[in-house]
Amino acid sequence: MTTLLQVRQVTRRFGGITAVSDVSFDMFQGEVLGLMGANGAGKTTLFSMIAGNVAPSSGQILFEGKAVPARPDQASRLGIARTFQIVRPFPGMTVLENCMVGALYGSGRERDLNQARRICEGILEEVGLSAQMFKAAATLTLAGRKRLEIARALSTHPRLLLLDEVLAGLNASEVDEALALIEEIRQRHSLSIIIIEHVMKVLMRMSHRIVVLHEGKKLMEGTPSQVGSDPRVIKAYLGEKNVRAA
Ligand SMILES: Nc1ncnc2c1ncn2[C@@H]1O[C@H](COP(=O)(O)OP(=O)(O)OP(=O)(O)O)[C@@H](O)[C@H]1O
Repeated sequence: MTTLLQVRQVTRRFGGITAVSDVSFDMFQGEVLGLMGANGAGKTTLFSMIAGNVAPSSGQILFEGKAVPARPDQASRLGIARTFQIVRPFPGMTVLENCMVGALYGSGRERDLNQARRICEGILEEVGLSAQMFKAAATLTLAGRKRLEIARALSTHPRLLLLDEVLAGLNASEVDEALALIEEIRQRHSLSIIIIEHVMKVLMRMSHRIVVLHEGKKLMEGTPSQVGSDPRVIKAYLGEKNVRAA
């Protein structure tokens, strides 16, 4: 197995708050890695550091052996793309134009508008948005906006895709469709994926391995079944109520 990402003793402080504390793990090429943890556990901050949006206060993140720069455009050129928990497309621009922004500024760095357009037409077809291509992004439903967010990330030609709660707020059939879509794009684009998802059952279903964060620290990592049966995880995260509900 080839190591794709190495997170080495990474800490991030915001003033007096330590959002992520001394977290280390490796990720392998082709893996789907779940990030699990209660609200405020540090998941999004860790994502932001891997995607170059936020610099670690200490520690190191290596992607294919290279330090990830604390600049999202440069991280994108290395081949890392993320989606955001709160989806904010440019509302006045069309769905196609929103996607083209990614193609023009991502790792592929398409300089040519027509080429960017062709790439995005293909990607929007893949994510099931070709019928809405010329509509304003503001007209999309939440499920549509989440698909556009995935399309925008894909248009940068990533090798590592960070998905931040792309399933939150979707109904059961939309979740199933989105899961099928994620698996399809993973295979077609040879992606490795890190996913944050609050619905445990879904995270368990999707992930090859799960890293559990608790109050900024790594509590454990393991296969979904190892994580799901670990007493520390049950105590810290699942709680009695959730265990019964799962
Ligand atoms: N920019 C910031 N400035 C100050 N504090 C921050 C900032 N970003 C995150 N924090 C704090 O760091 C901690 C971890 O937050 P983070 O958003 O990474 O957690 P999370 O696990 O993603 O939570 P959620 O599931 O609610 O999204 C929280 O206490 C949060 O308030």
